[in-house]
Amino acid sequence: MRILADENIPLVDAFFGELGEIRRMAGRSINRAAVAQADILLVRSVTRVDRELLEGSPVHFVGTCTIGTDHLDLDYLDQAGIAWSSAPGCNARGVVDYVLGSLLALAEGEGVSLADRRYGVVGAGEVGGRLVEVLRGLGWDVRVCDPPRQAREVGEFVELQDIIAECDVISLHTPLTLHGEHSTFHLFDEARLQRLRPGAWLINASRGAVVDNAALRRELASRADIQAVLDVWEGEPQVDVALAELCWIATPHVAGYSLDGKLRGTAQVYQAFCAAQGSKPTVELASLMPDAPLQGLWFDKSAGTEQLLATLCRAVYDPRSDDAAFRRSLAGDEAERRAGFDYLRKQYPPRREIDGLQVALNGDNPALERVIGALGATLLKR
Ligand SMILES: NC(=O)c1ccc[n+]([C@@H]2O[C@H](COP(=O)([O-])OP(=O)(O)OC[C@H]3O[C@@H](n4cnc5c(N)ncnc54)[C@H](O)[C@@H]3O)[C@@H](O)[C@H]2O)c1
Ligand SMILES: O=C(O)[C@H](O)[C@H](O)COP(=O)(O)O
Repeated sequence: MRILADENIPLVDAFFGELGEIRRMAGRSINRAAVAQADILLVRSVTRVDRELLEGSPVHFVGTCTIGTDHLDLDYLDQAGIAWSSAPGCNARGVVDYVLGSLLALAEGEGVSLADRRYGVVGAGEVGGRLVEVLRGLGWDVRVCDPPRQAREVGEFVELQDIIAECDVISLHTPLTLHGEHSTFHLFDEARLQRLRPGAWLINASRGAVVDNAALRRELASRADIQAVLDVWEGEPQVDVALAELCWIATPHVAGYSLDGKLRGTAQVYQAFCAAQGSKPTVELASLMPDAPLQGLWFDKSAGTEQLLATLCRAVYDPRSDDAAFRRSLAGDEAERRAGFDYLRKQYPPRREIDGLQVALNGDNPALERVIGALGATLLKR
């Protein structure tokens, strides 16, 4: 079998090596000539996979080692009888860690307490659902808007207009969809952006076009009280530089770039491929994960909860370093900026996930234990 893979997918050899010959390419360069020589296509989010790319090729399985599927024309794949898989939830924890790090940075900069803010999570699937769990675990006030779930489940959902009217922090975690009753293209358009509460923070780590970028730029330029955190951009790898400069945190689509998340992504696609073939998986992710435990941390029981929260989150990840690198990359011309966007993602340093931390407390303190539990870290008893 001939396997064509985006060069930024880790562990392709380990999982797919026994199945055939592997050819790697930059995801943005994958073209008709390349897929004409492939049976299996493994991509990330930067490769548009549709009829134009695949028609007439021998490709019979497409795997995207990502959560998002908006770069795949799923109708075409289904209609053409091409099996496909994504990697649901693989890097959801990385995005949660990104949001936590961004909140900490905003709170520090604005001099506010995170516990005093009201949170609105828009889209409560793999990412948003985990985020809601963590934020509520911390004891914070969280509202959830997810009309598709609301239509099929009993639960405490609120309307988008209420999120906008009532929440101080809004975090977006919907897929990018262009059609249908719940389409999310420009879900946050000019009218909705103009209704953000005084002092509101808007975080988008879903897909760029869920927010009207030009409208957000205008809003940020005209209102000093609102703040934005953007990991995703309309038209990536092209970025609206003026918008990026107005953001509190701006990053090149790396929110979900935890090492664990990337490795899980490849493993999930491998398992889906085996299932599609009717074969038994022979490679296990556990045998390929780094076996060193994440660092252990020790706290005195008199520590403050916000201090503990910040120290634990930042021990693993602080998005301000990605923000700084991204801002430096924006200094060049258009071609340099596009190259910089891809370079920062390609060279991304290994980053683990907060729930892998082990934390020891010197004595009992239920409030601190609650923070450790909410983050999913392991509390080591003395
Ligand atoms: N920045 C990153 O690195 C990164 C990493 C992972 C995922 N993502 C993106 O994050 C988003 C969420 O991923 P996920 O795995 O949680 O997806 P998911 O499909 O598990 O969940 C999405 C949720 O959004 C809800 N939804 C759909 N339309 C909605 C609407 N109009 N309003 C409110 N809710 C709506 C769905 O019902 C679902 O519950 C996707 O766009 C994905 O591509 C980004
Ligand atoms: O959809 C996802 O899983 C994320 O957006 C993921 O981080 C995208 O990574 P990329 O494919 O752009 O490398």
